[in-house]
Amino acid sequence: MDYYNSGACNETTLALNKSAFLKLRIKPRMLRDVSRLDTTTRVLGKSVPLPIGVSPTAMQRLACPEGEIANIKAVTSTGSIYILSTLSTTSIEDVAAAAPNTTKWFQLYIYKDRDITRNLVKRAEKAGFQAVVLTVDAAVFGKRYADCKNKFSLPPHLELANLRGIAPSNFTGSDGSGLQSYVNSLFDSTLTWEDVKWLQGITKLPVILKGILTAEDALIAADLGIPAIIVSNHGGRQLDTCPASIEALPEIAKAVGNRCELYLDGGIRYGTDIFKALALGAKMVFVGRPAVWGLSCAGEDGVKKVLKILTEEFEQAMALSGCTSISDIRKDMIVHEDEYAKL
Ligand SMILES: Cc1cc2nc3c(=O)[nH]c(=O)nc-3n(C[C@H](O)[C@H](O)[C@H](O)COP(=O)(O)O)c2cc1C
Ligand SMILES: CCCCCCC(=O)C(=O)O
Repeated sequence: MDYYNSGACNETTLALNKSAFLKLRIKPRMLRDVSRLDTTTRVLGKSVPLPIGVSPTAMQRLACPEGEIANIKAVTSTGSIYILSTLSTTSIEDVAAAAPNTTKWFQLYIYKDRDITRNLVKRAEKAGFQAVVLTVDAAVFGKRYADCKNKFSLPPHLELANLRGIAPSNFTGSDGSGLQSYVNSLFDSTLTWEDVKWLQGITKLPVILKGILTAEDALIAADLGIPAIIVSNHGGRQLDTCPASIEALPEIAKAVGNRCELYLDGGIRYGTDIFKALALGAKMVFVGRPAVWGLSCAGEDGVKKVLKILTEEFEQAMALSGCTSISDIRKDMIVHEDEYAKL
């Protein structure tokens, strides 16, 4: 529970991810016949019926026995997108077999040993994953005090299933967070934009970057031909006091225009949050913890319920603001509360 819940250090950004949405107002339009709503979005050239996907979260079998399989099956029922973590407790192949027709992306952490990394990417390709999501905000592990205090360990009945036979596939925390020791000893902290090029060179899949928070980095990504960026601060688990994802989105959208697709995760808890993210330039949002809470409460049905609540709230936000399609949701419908204070 602490592992899922916590953020880095003082958890300022963790809280900000949610509170920043509350500072934004939606300016609704009336009398627009909202009897039919279309929530379809377009992502990497494909039509996706709902702009709400599931972010990669590690070790989902800590939440319920079916873990990643329960989570992806819930996403299958909505037709949306599921992102599988490198550090999953179900293997790439087993997840793919459980949801062959679901749009699946593979989230990548780059190991110092590039053969391990190459192996993961090739297996994701072979199993039918349609994109590689490279997490770029994890050069080193964020300080999560709860995990240090709990000496966070993976229980012996679980393993990091993708690493079986190719790298250490479990960890114990004899001296602080076992996950922190695992990551800091095996993941590559020397990564630069050259490694993004290297990754593009070893896969035919589109490479998406997750964890960009500035216009400057988004422009470098666009120059490298990156087709999409997930604006994210890792759910407030890495650099504390960095901006909320929704605060970073407008400058990135302004800088890249149509050169990269933008998605957002971090703090999405209400349908109105989704509306605001789309208005400010995202084509999709993803949820991390809400799906994990659903898993913990009721497995696949729990995640389905979470996605249903978010979908209904989002549709209600569309209808009550006079929007019948995603393209109706526009930036000029959002006003920061400070603008009202000036009046
Ligand atoms: C328990 C947990 C595990 C996570 N594991 C990963 C991971 O393996 N890879 C990754 O890129 N991000 C990981 N993240 C970050 C999420 O992908 C996502 O950015 C974040 O959860 C979004 O914020 P939200 O939880 O407020 O929706 C994790 C987040 C949580 C809460
Ligand atoms: C941030 C470095 C990797 C952490 C591994 C799992 C994860 O992303 C998370 O717990 O958050």
